[in-house]
Order: sequence, then structure tokens, then C-alpha cells
Amino acid sequence: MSSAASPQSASTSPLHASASSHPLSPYGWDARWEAEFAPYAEQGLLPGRVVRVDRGQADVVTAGGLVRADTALVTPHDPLRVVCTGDWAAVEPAGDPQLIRALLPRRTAFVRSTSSQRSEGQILAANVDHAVIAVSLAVELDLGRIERFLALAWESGAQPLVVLTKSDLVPDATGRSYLVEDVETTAPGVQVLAVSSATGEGLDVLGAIVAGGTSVLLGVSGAGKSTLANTLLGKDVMEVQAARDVDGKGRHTTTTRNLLALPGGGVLIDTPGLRGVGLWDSEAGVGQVFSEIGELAEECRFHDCGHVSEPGCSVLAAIEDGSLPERRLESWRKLMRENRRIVAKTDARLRQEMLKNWKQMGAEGRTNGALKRGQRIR
Ligand SMILES: Nc1nc2c(ncn2[C@@H]2O[C@H](COP(=O)(O)OP(=O)(O)OP(=O)(O)O)[C@@H](O)[C@H]2O)c(=O)[nH]1
Ligand SMILES: [Zn+2]
Repeated sequence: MSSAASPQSASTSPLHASASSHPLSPYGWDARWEAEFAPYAEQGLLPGRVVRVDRGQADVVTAGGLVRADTALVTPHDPLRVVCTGDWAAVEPAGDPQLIRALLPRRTAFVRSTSSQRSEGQILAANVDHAVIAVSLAVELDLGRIERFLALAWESGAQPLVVLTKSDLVPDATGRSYLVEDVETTAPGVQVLAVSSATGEGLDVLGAIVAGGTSVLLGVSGAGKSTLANTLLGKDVMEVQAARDVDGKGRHTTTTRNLLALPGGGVLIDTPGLRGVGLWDSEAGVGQVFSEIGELAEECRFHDCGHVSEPGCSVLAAIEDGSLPERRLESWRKLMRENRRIVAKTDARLRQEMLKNWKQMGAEGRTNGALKRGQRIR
């Protein structure tokens, strides 16, 4: 490893300069991670980002390349503390296998419920900045499904972005703009972008957004996630990644595509688990998706108004005067019901843990969302 790549030399130079020129910056390393890592750097540990985890070991990309590291020291019996793709780790500089000593606190995390009886959350990806929700324009829009993905995204702490794929299949520009508007109404505070891997429409904008951090692709099967991933990665890059012998020891000739640095900047996490993700305890997320209902509810005469037939109900009044589509209220009720069912099955301690960790992220997200909505209204 070159001396420029060692965390010691990185921590002695000015934060910004060193973080941006760090060999790990293509993997999302920044001044904040560097500051949080400083105590570990003092102990001679190496920073690295977890690419994949299997059977108690993790592939971690470090300044010196990919290392196979053991997670035993940082994996207690807690499903939310398990090392996962996207985590930043402090790795011992030597040993076979090298040991992960610590994980940096997660900024965001995607969690899904397991279908097991104990119904514990399972961490799918950590430190994701952008949740790209792929929705095909080739089939009829399912706004309820989009709302579900939005709730999941907000709950994780990541900023959602809706990408309407296969726009080439809706050649009529007016029709396309109506579809975009429909989704915008459903997704307050969220950018909506029509893209086509066939014509290239919108791909430069998408590329610029994902260049600023770590992204995941969400969406149902056939939404066009693989096609988008390939476009962002470039076919050549993927083949190069797979063939490159990153640690120079010939051990990892097959690199998984779980976490990849994009040629245009940014990182893409694409794991099988994330592809099938559902809704999990995302009451805060649901509230954010339906923020306009929450705002209306604050004006209801009764604090515990159920918006069914109560006098002085602003939600019902908004439906009456047409400013709130009835479909939105029904969709909100459905998601809240579904959410309550999941919550009832979920270990209370686990939820406490999640709340503690991500309340702050959620609060920031909501403020940002409110600001954006405010700007849109004016
Ligand atoms: N016309 C058109 N077809 C597209 C576009 N993007 C993807 N497709 C097609 O849509 C189909 C599904 O795309 P995928 O990228 O495999 O979808 P996916 O979301 O990855 O699906 P899963 O792998 O099942 O999760 C494929 O046949 C693609 O060729 C596009 O921009 N335009
Ligand atoms: Zn009401």
C-alpha cells in the first residue's frame, strides 16, 4: 500500500483536501467519515467499506484494495447490529483473516421484516443517500405502490427519487408530462424524473444525482433496475470489476456487484435482498408520504379525529372541496393499517433501537421535505 493511502497520513492533512483525494473517496469516503474514523486511525486501524457479507466474513474495500475480514468482533446477537453492505468498518491492518474492530455509526439504514415468527428486522444496506425508486411507464401507474416504496425510503433516512423508466414507450410528450405530474402529486418533496435507457432521456440528470453519494435501486421486477444499473455502470466497467484482482493475491477473482463505484461518481448498492424489500414499521415514513394529510389533520377540531364523519374535520372538508383526492386518504388508511399490523408483530425493543438511531435522520428528512413542499406551493 502506498503511504498516501494510509489513514494516518490522511488524518494529518486538512479534512477536505484529504477526504476528496483519498483512495476511498470513490466509495463514499468523506470528511465526516474521516473525522469519525480518527480515533481508529490513531490505533493503526484501516478504514474500509463493506461490499458484501457472508458466513461471518465480509469483503471490505480498503485503500489498499479488497480484503476478506472477519466480523466476529462486531456481530453480537442483535439483527440490527450485524455488519451489512454499505457499512464503514475499522479493519486490522494485518492477519488472516483480518478482523473488523468496529463499525462507524450508520447515517441511514434499510431494514426489512423477516417472515419468521419472531419478526425481527434485517439490515439490508447501510449509509445510503439516495433511494432511486424505479417505476415503469410501460404499465399502468400504481400510485399506491409508489407510496409504499416512498415510505420505505423515508424511513431509511435516504432521500427518495422516483425514476419513471422506459419513457420511450410513452412517445406523446403531453401524456408523459401528465404521468410525471400524477407521480409528483403522490410524492411531495420528491424529485420525479422520466428516463429511458433506449433514448438516453434523463440519464444525465440521474447520473448527476447519484454521483453525490450512495444510491440503491428499488422497484418491482421488470421496472428496469438492472438496465439502469448497467447504464450507470457501463458494461465495460462491470466486466473490469469482475476480473480485477484487487488485493493482488489472486483470491478474489469474482467480485460481487453488491457495492460498486460508478464511473461517473457515486456508489451503487444492489443486493438481492433490497430488490424484494417490503414495508417495515415505517409509520414516520408513511406520515411523510402523506404529509399534506397530516397538515390538514392538525386543523381538525378534535385532536384524535379519525377523519370519518367527525364535525369540523379538515381532511373531509378538503375532500369535499376537491383539494385532496379521495384516493389519497384511502391509500393512507390502507398503509397505516398495514403498518400497524406489522408493528404489532415486531419486537418492541428493536423498534426502540431503530427510533433512537434514526429519529434524527428522519427529522432532518422531514424538514427538508417540508421546505421543498413549501417552495413548490409558492
Ligand atoms: N423500451 C424500453 N425497455 C426497457 C427500458 N429499460 C428496461 N427495459 C426493458 O424492460 C425489461 C425489464 O428490465 P430490467 O432492467 O430487467 O428490470 P428489473 O427491474 O431489473 O427486473 P428484475 O431483475 O426482475 O428485478 C427488459 O426487457 C428491458 O429490456 C427502456 O428504457 N426502454
Ligand atoms: Zn379529521
